[in-house]
Amino acid sequence: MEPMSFVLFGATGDLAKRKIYPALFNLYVDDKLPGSFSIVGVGRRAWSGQEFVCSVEQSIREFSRRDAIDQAQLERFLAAFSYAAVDVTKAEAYTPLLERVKQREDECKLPQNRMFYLSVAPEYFEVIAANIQTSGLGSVAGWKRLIIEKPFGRDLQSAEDLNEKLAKAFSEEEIYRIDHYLGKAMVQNLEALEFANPVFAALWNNRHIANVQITASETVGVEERAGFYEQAGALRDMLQNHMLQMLMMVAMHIPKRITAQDIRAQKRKVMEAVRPLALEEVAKNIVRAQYRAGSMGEVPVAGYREEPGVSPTSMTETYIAARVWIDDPFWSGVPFYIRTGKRMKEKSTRIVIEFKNPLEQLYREQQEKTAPNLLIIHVNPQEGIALQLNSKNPANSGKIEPVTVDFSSGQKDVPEAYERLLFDALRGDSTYFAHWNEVRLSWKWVEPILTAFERNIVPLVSYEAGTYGPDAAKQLLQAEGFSWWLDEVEEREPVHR
Ligand SMILES: NC(=O)C1=CN([C@@H]2O[C@H](COP(=O)(O)OP(=O)(O)OC[C@H]3O[C@@H](n4cnc5c(N)ncnc54)[C@H](OP(=O)(O)O)[C@@H]3O)[C@@H](O)[C@H]2O)C=CC1
Ligand SMILES: O=C1O[C@H](COP(=O)(O)O)[C@@H](O)[C@H](O)[C@H]1O
Repeated sequence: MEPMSFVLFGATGDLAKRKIYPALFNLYVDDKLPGSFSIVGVGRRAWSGQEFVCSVEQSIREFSRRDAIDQAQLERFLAAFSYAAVDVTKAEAYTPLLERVKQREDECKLPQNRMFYLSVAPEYFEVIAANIQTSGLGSVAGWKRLIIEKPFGRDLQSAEDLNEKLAKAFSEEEIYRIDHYLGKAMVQNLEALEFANPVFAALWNNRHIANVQITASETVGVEERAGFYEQAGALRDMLQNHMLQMLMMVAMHIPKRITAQDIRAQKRKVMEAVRPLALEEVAKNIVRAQYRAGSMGEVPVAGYREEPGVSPTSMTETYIAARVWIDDPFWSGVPFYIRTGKRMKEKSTRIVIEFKNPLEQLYREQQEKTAPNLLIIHVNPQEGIALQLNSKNPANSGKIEPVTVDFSSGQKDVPEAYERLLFDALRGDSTYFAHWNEVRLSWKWVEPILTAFERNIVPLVSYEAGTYGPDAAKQLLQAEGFSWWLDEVEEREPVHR
C-alpha cells in the first residue's frame, strides 16, 4: 500500500470517535496501513494538537475491538496525528490547512497521495469538495480520493446536484461513497456465496426461488437523533441506501470477472430492472408505519411522538416494508420483500431466500408436510449462514420435519465494517462503495414513495414498540401466499438441529 496523507474533516465528531479512529488503529495493528502515513484531523473547535491526540487515544481505548492495547504501539500510531482548526466554509482557511498537510508530507517523506474523508454534516459536502479543489489541496502529484459519508442527497434532485458539484473536484473513480452495510462481512460474503458455490449459483433464479426477504430490524428508537430522523424517516435513513444495496447484492448475476467494475455493472443492471412504482401503486406495495408506546422486554418505552425532539403530530415513518419486483429473465415473478424498523422486537439484519417446494404435493399424498428449503444469511448481530432442509426425525416416528444446518463461524475479533471499507479505499478498491449509478437509480425508484408519503397517499399505520411491526406488513406477503420467516420463531413448528 502506498504511503499517503489522510485528511479527516469532522475529526472531533461522533463518527470519527466511535468508528474511524478505532478502525484506523485496528488496521495499523494488523499491519494494513502503509509503512508511513500522516493523519490530519480537521475540526472547528480551537483544540491544540495535544488535546486532539488525547481525544483520539481516548476513543481508541473506549471503542476499539481489541481486548488489550499495546501502549508503545498506540503511541507510535498516535505520532502520525496532527490537528488543524478550520472553518470549512471559509475558503481562506484552506491555505494553512494545505501548508499543514504539506509540512507533514515533508516530515514523513510522503508522496502526494491524499485521502480526504468527509465525516461532517451533509450541508458541508459541497463546500469542502470545492475548497479542496480551489485551495490546491486536491492538486497532487500522486493520487487523491474522497470518502463521503451518508446521506448522499435527500431526493433524486439533491443527489444529482451534489454529485455534479463533487464531480468538479473528483472523478467518479476517486469518489468512495460509504454505505456501511456494504462493509458488513456477510453482505460482502453474498458474492462468494452466490458465485463460488455451484450448488447455489445453479439455484439463484426464478425457477427455484419463491421469494426473498430482507430484514433490518432494530430495537433502538430514535435516541438523540430526532432532529435528523424527523427529516429522514426509515425511507431515507435505511431503505434508499442500505436495504436497496443489500437487494442489489442478492439479486446481481455472475459477472464475467470478479472486479469492482463488473460487480458494480451487475448491481446497476439489477436496479435498472427493478419495476418502477407508479404513484397510485405505492400504497399497494409499501407499508409505512410509526411505533407507538410499548415495551422492550419488560421495560416500558415511549411512542415515537413522545420522544424528545419529535413533533406530537409527526408523520415520520419509523418502519417501512416494500414489495419489489425485478423485471429481468432471472427474477421475473419472484417478489423481494424488504423491511426495516426501529423499536422492533429484536435486532436482526438477515436475508432469507425461500426456495420453491415442488415436491410438497408428493409428500402431502403420504400425509407428510414438508417445509420449503430456506437459505438464511444472518448479517447482524450474529453472522452466519443457515440452511433449512427437510429430514426424517427418528425421535418422532420418522416424520419429516425441518432441520437447520448452521454454518455460523462464531469467529471473534474480526474486522468491523469501517475497517474493511477504509482498508479497501486506501488500496483503491471501490467494489464495496456505492457507485453514483446505484445511488441515482435508488433515488429514482424511491421518488414516487417520497411523493406518496408527502401527499399522505399511503396511510401511516402504527405498531407497538417491541413487536415485529404492523400487521399490514404481514398482509403484504400474504397477497402472494407467503409470510415473514423467523418472526415469532417460538410460535412456529419445532425445528430440530
Ligand atoms: N455518528 C454516526 O454514527 C454516523 C454518522 N454518519 C454521518 O457522518 C457524518 C458525521 O456525523 P457525526 O460525526 O455524527 O457528526 P458530529 O455532529 O458529531 O460531528 C460533526 C463534525 O463536523 C465538524 N464541523 C461542523 N461544522 C464545521 C465547520 N463549519 N468547520 C469545520 N468543522 C465543522 C465538527 O467540528 P466541531 O465539533 O469542532 O464543531 C465535528 O467534528 C454525517 O454526515 C453523518 O450523517 C453516518 C453514519 C453514522
Ligand atoms: O445508517 C444507519 O444505520 C443504523 C443501523 O446500523 P447497524 O449497523 O446497527 O445495523 C441505524 O440505526 C441508523 O438509524 C442509520 O442512520
